[in-house]
Amino acid sequence: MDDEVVATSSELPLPEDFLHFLNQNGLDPSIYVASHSTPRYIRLKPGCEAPLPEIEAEIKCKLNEVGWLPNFYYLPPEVRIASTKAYQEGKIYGIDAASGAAVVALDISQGDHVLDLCAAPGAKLCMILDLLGCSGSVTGVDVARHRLAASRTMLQKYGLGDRCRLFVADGTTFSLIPVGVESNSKSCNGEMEENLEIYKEWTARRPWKERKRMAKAMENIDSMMSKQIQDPELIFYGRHSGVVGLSKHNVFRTFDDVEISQSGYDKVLVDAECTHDGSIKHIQKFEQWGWTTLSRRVLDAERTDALTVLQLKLLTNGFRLLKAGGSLVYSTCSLTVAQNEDIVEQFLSRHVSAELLEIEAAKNWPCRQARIPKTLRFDPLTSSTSGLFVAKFRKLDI
Ligand SMILES: C[S@@+](CC[C@H](N)C(=O)[O-])C[C@H]1O[C@@H](n2cnc3c(N)ncnc32)[C@H](O)[C@@H]1O
Repeated sequence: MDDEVVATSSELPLPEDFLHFLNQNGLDPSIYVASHSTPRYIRLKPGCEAPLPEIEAEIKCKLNEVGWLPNFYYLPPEVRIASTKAYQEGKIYGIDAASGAAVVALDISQGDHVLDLCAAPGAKLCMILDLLGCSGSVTGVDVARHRLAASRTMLQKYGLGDRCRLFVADGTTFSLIPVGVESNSKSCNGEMEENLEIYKEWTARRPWKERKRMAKAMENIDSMMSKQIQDPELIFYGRHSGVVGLSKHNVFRTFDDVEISQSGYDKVLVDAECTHDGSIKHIQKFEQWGWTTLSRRVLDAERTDALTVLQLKLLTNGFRLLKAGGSLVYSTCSLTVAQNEDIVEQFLSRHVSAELLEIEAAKNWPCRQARIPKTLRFDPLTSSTSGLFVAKFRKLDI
């Protein structure tokens, strides 16, 4: 029966087939009890500490510092921040603490060139950019145009777009490395006339034709999601993202694997598409959307199999784009072994140059070791965060 629901101890009625999914994956449905107690988290943009009392007065409650994560605060889940001045002025943004931890695990250093391979809607992208400050660059990639367009809006709102470029592209085949990085590479595409097209500064106002195309794309979200995107499309670039002043030919040139290992990204985040079962807030949305949608979108066996193939491909391609010595963080908000430990094991068995790394910053985090040593799990019941799996790899120079 489609919408047959069973009340769990969480009082969130869960459908039979979701309970079966949880059971099959060894997951305890009581994590959904935490839905009432998991706090809301915000990150205060560095340098914006001043308005704390102002925000507290507006929301009529105290912002509690997250002791293990700099610049993070928590507040009761029912408190809304969207109407606060600090939110509207782009001084705070909502991001779960476990998501923040995945970004901290990247161990961003000044000047790093970072690739965020599944970037939308962009909370982690924003955090990476505000950790980098006035150095390095970030390349955000996502296959869903409408979601990446929302990230672009977010970057502009938070004034974080200066060093960022955004590509609508398939992360399993994306092949562009940071621009402005020295390379001996010859262009793979010798069309001289392309050299005449030089990127000028980005303007928010796009040509009429492009806006019309975007509107049409919004209408066809589902078909856009399933459509295979062949060529990356640059939908935003900041003034210091390395793009301004370059020709299209140079921005879109591709490199072989030897060149990538010299001039690829310093850090890569693969926050892969998943079943989102660790995100209580996401599962709660199906109460309104209808549990049949959950069955279709999350529990369908063909879809979950396809997801694990996608996850391995995203991880493999993200790792390929890393320079030797660079590091990659793989994360999902699923708690299933199939989408996490199994992916890590399959990946390691195929890549001798990949080394699993201890996440140094995690010593004080409220998470636990996952089934594979050095990999971590945030569990909604014990971490008071959304559920998240995190693994970190280094690319060895061999
Ligand atoms: C878990 S969400 C990422 C959340 C994001 N990192 C953040 O912090 O806001 C996964 C994203 O992967 C994207 N995605 C799915 N398939 C993809 C693919 N083949 N290439 C790139 N992105 C993909 C989805 O559109 C979705 O936005």
